[in-house]
Amino acid sequence: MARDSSPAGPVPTPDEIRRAPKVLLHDHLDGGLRPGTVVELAEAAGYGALPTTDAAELGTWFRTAADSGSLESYLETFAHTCGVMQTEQALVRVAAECAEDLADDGVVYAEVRYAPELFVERGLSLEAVVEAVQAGFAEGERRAAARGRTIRTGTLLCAMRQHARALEIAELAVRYRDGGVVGFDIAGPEDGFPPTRNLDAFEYLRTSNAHFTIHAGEAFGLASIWEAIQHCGAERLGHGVRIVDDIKNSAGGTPELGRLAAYVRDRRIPLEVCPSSNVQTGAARSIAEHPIGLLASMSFRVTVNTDNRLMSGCSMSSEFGALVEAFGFGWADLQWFTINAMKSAFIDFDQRLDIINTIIKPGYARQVN
Ligand SMILES: O=c1[nH]cnc2c1ncn2[C@H]1C[C@H](O)[C@@H](CO)O1
Ligand SMILES: [Zn+2]
Repeated sequence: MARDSSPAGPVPTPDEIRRAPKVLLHDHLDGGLRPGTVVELAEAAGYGALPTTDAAELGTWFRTAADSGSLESYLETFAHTCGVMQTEQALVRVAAECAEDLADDGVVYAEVRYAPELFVERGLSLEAVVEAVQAGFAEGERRAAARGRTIRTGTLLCAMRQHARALEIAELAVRYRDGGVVGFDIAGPEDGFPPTRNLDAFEYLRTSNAHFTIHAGEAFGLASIWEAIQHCGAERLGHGVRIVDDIKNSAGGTPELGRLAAYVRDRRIPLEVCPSSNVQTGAARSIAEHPIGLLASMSFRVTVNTDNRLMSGCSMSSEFGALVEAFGFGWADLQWFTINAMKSAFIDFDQRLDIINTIIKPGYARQVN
């Protein structure tokens, strides 16, 4: 049962894609700084470890260093962004600019994630970190609105898999769930750190009726996805692209779903797919060979995301653009990805529906019909 994704009508242009309403569920706050902001914050904080203090060169450095073929070396680049995000002022600025940049790119709803435990090196409490980030997003939403761009943001708190603070961070997420935190995630190295190491956190979240996603199926395969869903109870999968390992003939012929792949598809478990990031970490060979084409054609609940805009030099619009070019996706596909994402967001159902009906559908109506 394949989804018909043959492009009906004109090919979306980069400009039209930028203007279309988009929804982003997987974007890291510490992976999306403007290069110039990294330079300025480093100077203000006396952070002397940047490879260069020229903003353009630094942007190139991040992209090149992240283009490493492995998740572990890709993650090393975050030492510099986290290094300059250790004060309330810096966190407010980074979050405000994040909201502004996403709004300028036509993103109307975004869930942005970060790990509070990475910003306490200079004495901030976890609570102070969360409050500074929320204040920054509120400020960024206001500035965007003043320029006529409406964006709504929510945050996800990550715990780092290699640390042992998941329960503490899950409790923090629940404490701030009425203050803009909409969910929880675990991030960091996947190989050697299975999601079940954090079962206590996930049990706590489930008994608290709280939402969470799990990075799984990026740098490790089916076992990681299976644990995330069947042991931990993840509602969505961060990346999840290795689910193709459970699809026979995925490279050609008639694809056949294994039991786990069928479960993920049939339960409509959202995949937070991040094409450019996957190419950089080696999870996919190229955009053209990325499993998103197969997964979309088989009606998995695919969403398109940026992961780390600084490290990939990308935006929601450029990810959509690259997919249009590689797979021939048309407007109906872009609307489908966007509605998939909005349906999968961690805010209330009535609010999701409202954004779909009042912003997304009207925003695509001209092109799709
Ligand atoms: O794609 C990713 N996989 C696993 N961890 C990631 C990825 N992108 C960023 N991170 C890590 C590095 C950040 O410091 C952390 C929290 O945002 O999450
Ligand atoms: Zn990620």
